[in-house]
Amino acid sequence: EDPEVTWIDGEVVEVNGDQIKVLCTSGKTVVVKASNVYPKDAEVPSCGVDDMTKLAYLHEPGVLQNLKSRYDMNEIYTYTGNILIAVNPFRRLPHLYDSHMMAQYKGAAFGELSPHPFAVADAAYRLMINEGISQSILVSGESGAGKTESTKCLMRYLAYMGGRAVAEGRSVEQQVLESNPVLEAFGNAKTVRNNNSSRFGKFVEIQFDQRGRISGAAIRTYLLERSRVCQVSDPERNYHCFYMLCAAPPEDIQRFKLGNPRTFHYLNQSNCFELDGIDDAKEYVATRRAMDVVGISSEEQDAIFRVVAAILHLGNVEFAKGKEMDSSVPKDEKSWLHLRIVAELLMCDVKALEDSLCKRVIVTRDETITKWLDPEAAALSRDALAKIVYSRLFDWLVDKINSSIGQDPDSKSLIGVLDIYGFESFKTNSFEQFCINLTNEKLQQHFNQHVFKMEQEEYTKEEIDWSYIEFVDNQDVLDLIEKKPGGIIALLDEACMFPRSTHETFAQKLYQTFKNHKRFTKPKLSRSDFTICHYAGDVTYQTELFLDKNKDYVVAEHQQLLGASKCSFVASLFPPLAEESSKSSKFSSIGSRFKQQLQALLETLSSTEPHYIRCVKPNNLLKPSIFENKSVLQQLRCGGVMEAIRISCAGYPTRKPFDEFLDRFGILASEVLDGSSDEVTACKRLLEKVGLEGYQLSLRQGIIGSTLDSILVPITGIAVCFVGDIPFIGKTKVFLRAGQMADLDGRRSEVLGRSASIIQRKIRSYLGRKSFILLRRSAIQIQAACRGT
Ligand SMILES: Nc1ncnc2c1ncn2[C@@H]1O[C@H](COP(=O)(O)OP(=O)(O)OP(=O)(O)O)[C@@H](O)[C@H]1O
Repeated sequence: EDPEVTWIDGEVVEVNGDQIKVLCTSGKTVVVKASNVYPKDAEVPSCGVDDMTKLAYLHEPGVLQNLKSRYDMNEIYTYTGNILIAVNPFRRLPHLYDSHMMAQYKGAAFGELSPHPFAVADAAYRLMINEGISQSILVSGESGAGKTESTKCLMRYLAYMGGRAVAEGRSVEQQVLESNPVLEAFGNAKTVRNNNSSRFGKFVEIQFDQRGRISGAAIRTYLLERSRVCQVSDPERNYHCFYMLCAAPPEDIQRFKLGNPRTFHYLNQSNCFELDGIDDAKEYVATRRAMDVVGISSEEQDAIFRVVAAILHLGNVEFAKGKEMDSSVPKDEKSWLHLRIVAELLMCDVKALEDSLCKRVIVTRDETITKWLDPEAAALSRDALAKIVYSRLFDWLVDKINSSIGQDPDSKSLIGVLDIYGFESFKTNSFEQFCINLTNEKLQQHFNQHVFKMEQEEYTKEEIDWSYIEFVDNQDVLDLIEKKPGGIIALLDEACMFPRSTHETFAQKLYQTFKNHKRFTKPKLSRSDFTICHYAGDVTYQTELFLDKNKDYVVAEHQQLLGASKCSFVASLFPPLAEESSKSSKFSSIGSRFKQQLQALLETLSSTEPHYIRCVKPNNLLKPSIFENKSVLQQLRCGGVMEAIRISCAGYPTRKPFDEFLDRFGILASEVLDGSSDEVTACKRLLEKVGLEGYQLSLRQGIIGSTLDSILVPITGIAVCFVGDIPFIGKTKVFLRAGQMADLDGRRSEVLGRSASIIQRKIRSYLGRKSFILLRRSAIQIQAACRGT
């Protein structure tokens, strides 16, 4: 530990509270306090800087310290170039989001005002209007980091910019905003990471007319977590809508034969029923009101809640052994009662419902065989029915919102906002984490390509060669997962199609196929787990439920039962299958469908100009004022912020406009800077003097063949230069390699130190002389006075 270290240039290898271990570029490892990482005289104010690319020291400790000092002062937003980093305050900061703030950001140049989601939305809106290019804003971060809150803030700003006064009826922007509470009621739940966690991904596409007014919108959702409907673990909750419905006004409670949430199996597996500060009865009313706004009629609302109630009752149907071998029947009178209520609510036949839960019909070429399910299988069948009904209900809501908001076929420009789950790595990781991490790999590739392109643009603007910057591509992980044929998803689909496959045979196949793949490993002592080396770290997946979770078919009995419901709403959730898709050869899997959805999303994103918001969760206690370095750093790495910085560091991370550069370092070469030469010449002389020769290179002059540490040969023969540790002089700025700023600062401090001691010496001798003269004068006066007496 070295408390004296005031700056470090290197990579953080370990974080322990406020202590960080850094592997310095010199190869030395030091342990320091995070707050000790700045040079004492660097131009970093104690309140941090609002854009991290302005940091003199663009490395992990610097970034971390900067975010922390800002967070301590409730400055929760910070830029890294044009990426906005949002650190969750876990406390309401209403002044940040009021209409006065919106008015301030309207039309302000990006970077002029404090970092803010409004600034990102405004930049996107203006680019769309002025350049006619569609835009996207990608919001990411781990669960509870603040993605949904940031997304809502963006939406409000876009509604403010693109809204229009409507004399009567509902405006498109109002409908877009009100779709949030509806989707949250059915797609959000309390988890250990977030009390209001979205259990689905969302891409909202807002369409604008030629005058920049919102003219339509479309919402696409991804991968709703189905298993939560019938399985909740303490202290989490099921989807909010179940608890709201149990707190509905008495007439609804009676109609749906509901009661205390503690009496329902799908809710009482966890002991958490209430949420702090949330009144479910009020939420029920608010959700119904939001449903009115998005155009869901009151008959439809009744039907929706009837289905929600039916799911709760379905969960209370238990099974016991029947008379036949391995058969099952509803366990007791209570189970029968719930079964009858389900049939009544779903308006289907009780006997058909019982059969669909307890029997399977197998059709072979010659005959039709009815097979009983044992009580355990019947309970699984019941849960499968609950899950499919709920997921169809959720899809219906999304479709309904889309059709009632309406699309604008003439719209040429749109702004898409993506609110999607961040990288996940837990103790046990199943198929959901696998899909989520695939999403993040894809988005990471998109992000890298974009950041890389932006860097290139900055260099091109300054007429500097950039071709030596390498960047890590994750195409190999994507191939491992989604290549067709041969990738993990393709092998999983194959396994799902063979009746005799198990998760173990599937895992064996993976081990065999990828034994030499550098991104794939088989953990020691494991028979069915596998590890993928993702861009954000290694994740070990447990394959036990992969096959089940990947299968995407509706049990034929369930389809028949509900397709024949007398309630047109329920029947519409189960439309008759198209001829070809009912054939068993047409296999559909969640993994492949999700892969296609992602492909379509990436295609949309590629046709837009992206903007990024990286949300960061400062602590896992969900409390204000606590900033846990280790976890924040991990999130910055996973969110690609460190990668963006790395890409930047691979080139010339420190950029100083000529005048600033000369002001700061002129002292190192005062004898060669006479003030008569122009800034470029002065910078060049300064660099030559300190032994870091800088060359002005022009791309337009045509540089051929340039790789790291190679000689560049411009066609014109004007400049021959060594790329390596040489700084570049651009058109307006000096570009320094990683560490060179620190080197120059060190020399500057030395010169300042030397100058200081010279000044001190001179002052001391001046003061000494002065006091000697004074003393002598006093002595003479005393002597004269003495003589006079
Ligand atoms: N800007 C903010 N101001 C105040 N509180 C916030 C802000 N952002 C987030 N929060 C708080 O953090 C909680 C979690 O945020 P949010 O639901 O947006 O996270 P998320 O990233 O969308 O999580 P998930 O992936 O689980 O849905 C919010 O319910 C809110 O209490």
